Parts: sequence; structure tokens; C-alpha cells
Amino acid sequence: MKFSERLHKELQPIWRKNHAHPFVKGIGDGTLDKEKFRFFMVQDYLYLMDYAKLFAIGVVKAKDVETMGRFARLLDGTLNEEMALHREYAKKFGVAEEEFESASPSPTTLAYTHYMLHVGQNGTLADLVAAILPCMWSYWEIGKELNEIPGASEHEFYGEWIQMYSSDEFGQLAEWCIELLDELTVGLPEADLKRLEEIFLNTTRFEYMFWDMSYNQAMWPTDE
Ligand SMILES: Cc1ncc(CN)c(N)n1
Repeated sequence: MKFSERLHKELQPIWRKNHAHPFVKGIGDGTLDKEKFRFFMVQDYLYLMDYAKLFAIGVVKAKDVETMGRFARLLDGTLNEEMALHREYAKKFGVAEEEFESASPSPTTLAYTHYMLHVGQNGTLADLVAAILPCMWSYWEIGKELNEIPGASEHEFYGEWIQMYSSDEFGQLAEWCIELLDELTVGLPEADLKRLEEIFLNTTRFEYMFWDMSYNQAMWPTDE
């Protein structure tokens, strides 16, 4: 069994919780309070600024030109395509994009991004890929699932978000990371696989915490 299949199978319960979160459901049926979405987009912008840096670390840790080029494209895609979506939403909210960029990250955003940066800087290339993968993989799966809901991708407000994360372009980037993790884990001892599984589990849990923080618009977990 490929390592990615093992991860996917073992983490199904948490994965399903992400799909069932009211924030995700609310995007799918168009009922999500726009203020919650705005909170999410600001935090997500800050999140992606750090996330993009992980691809730069990927370039540094890669051993061949092809892998370096892929990480460079992921970096470019994050800054200039995925974050362009956030800049479009900033306009819809009547906010200058600088306001997104200069906002304060919440403790959850900081914990998530700093954990990934720590793993990316101090671990192997496989550690880095295990840390960043739930982000891409889970959004692609959520995007595809929401895209199946009749009319969801045409929704006047949330449609664009669903189109972005269900797109083939986004899916191809996620698939490349899945394949890279599978290649990097061939023949690794079980102790290493366990460590990678734990990293993947941690960032999968952070994904859930990010939805929850956004739904509660909580800069701090105890905010009302
Ligand atoms: C928190 C989070 N996780 C994943 C993604 C998809 N890149 C995102 N934009 N934000």
C-alpha cells in the first residue's frame, strides 16, 4: 500500500469531521455568515503568506531540478493564484488588500504555520511534505465534494471559492505532493513512517482547528 493510502485510510475519521464542519457545510449550501467568511479569509491570507515560505524551503531541501521547479511553481501558484482569490474577496468586502496583509494572526493561525515552519526547517524533505500535504489535499477533497452540490459553484458569493479548490489546476498540485510523499517514503523504516504519520496527523488536526476558529470568529479560543 502506498504511504498516502495508509494516511488517508487511518485519518478518515478526522478527515470526515473537516467535511462535516458547519463552516464547510455553510460554504456548500451558501448559508455561511459572511462575517465569519471574512474573518476566515483574513486569517487564511496570513496563513498562506507563511505557507508559501514552506515551498521555498522545499526548493532548498530538494535534491533535483525537477522537484525544485515544482516547489517554485507551488510558491508562485500560492502567491499569485490562490492569494489572488483572497484579494478578490477583499474587494468584495470593500477592504484594501493591505488590510488583509497587516492584520494580526490569531494564536491558532500562528500555532499552525509555526508548527509547519518548524518541521520544514528542521526536518527532512519528507517531513516537510507530510506537514504541508493535509492543507492541499483536504481543500481539494472539500472543493470537489462541495462542487457536487447542485448550484454551489455558481453561488454569487461562495461559488468562486468552490471553483478554486475543486479546479483541476489545484488538484494537480495536490496530486504532485501526494506522489512526492509516496516516492520519498519508499523503503523507509517503520519508525520514520510513524513520525511522518504523526506530522500529517498534527496538521490534519490544525485544519479542523482553523475551520472552528473561523466559525467562532475567535482570535482566542475562549472569545465569545
Ligand atoms: C488553513 C488552510 N488550509 C489549506 C488551504 C489550501 N491551500 C488554505 N488556503 N488554508
